Amino acid sequence: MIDLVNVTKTYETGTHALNGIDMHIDDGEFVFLVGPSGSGKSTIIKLLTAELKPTSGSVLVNGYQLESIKRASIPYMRRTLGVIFQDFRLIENKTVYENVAFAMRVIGAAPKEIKKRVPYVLELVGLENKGRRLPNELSGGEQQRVAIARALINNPTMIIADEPTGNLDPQRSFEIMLLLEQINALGTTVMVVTHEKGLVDRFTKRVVAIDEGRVVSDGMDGYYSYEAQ
Ligand SMILES: Nc1ncnc2c1ncn2[C@@H]1O[C@H](COP(=O)(O)OP(=O)(O)OP(=O)(O)O)[C@@H](O)[C@H]1O
Repeated sequence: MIDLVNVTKTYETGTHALNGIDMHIDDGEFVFLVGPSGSGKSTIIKLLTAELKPTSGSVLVNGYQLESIKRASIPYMRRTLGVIFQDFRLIENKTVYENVAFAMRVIGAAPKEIKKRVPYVLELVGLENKGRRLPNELSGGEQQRVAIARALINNPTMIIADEPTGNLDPQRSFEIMLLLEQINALGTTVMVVTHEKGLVDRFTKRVVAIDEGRVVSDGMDGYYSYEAQ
């Protein structure tokens, strides 16, 4: 569960990136976060992952109060999140299987557990036959599926996808969104940050629109209410 209450963020340059954001996301929701360039979307993600602290206000993520979190607790908080980026961020000299398994190894999972869980998650994202490939032997859509598998491998409460389809053609983008929808149906909360109006409009989901560091609309009626601002 995410709860932002009256959150502001002013960078050292004096830029007021967030100007009083209130946003509540319950466990199990699927939410699109939209807004023009510079509206504050990346800043919100960086607050949710504890890369940045808010200037004021309260940021609660999966039970962790981030404006006052101790450094030692940050890795535990981050394990509750799976983050996916536009540029995939895969390890180029590791196979698909190893890219996903690695994320379990770094948190000290037992080899037996890894052997069981990696094939399950690769199957979930439709890559059960691609485990031995290297990332550069895959299509862009397949590479993004590896990144989704890696984000899911430690069973996070929530997936945050930052422009996950920015590098993909419309059909692949749609398939990635369907996959995120399927993952949401299995119980994981999903937040997708995107510019792609066409894609948002193909799904009937909650859309939180921000502009100039404020929430300007929040509801199920898609991108239109955001455009109308
Ligand atoms: N590290 C930083 N230092 C100073 N100002 C910053 C920094 N990062 C972002 N900003 C400013 O804060 C505001 C919000 O930026 P942010 O990156 O959150 O927007 P965004 O909605 O993610 O944009 P985009 O869609 O282009 O990625 C902008 O005015 C930006 O220039």
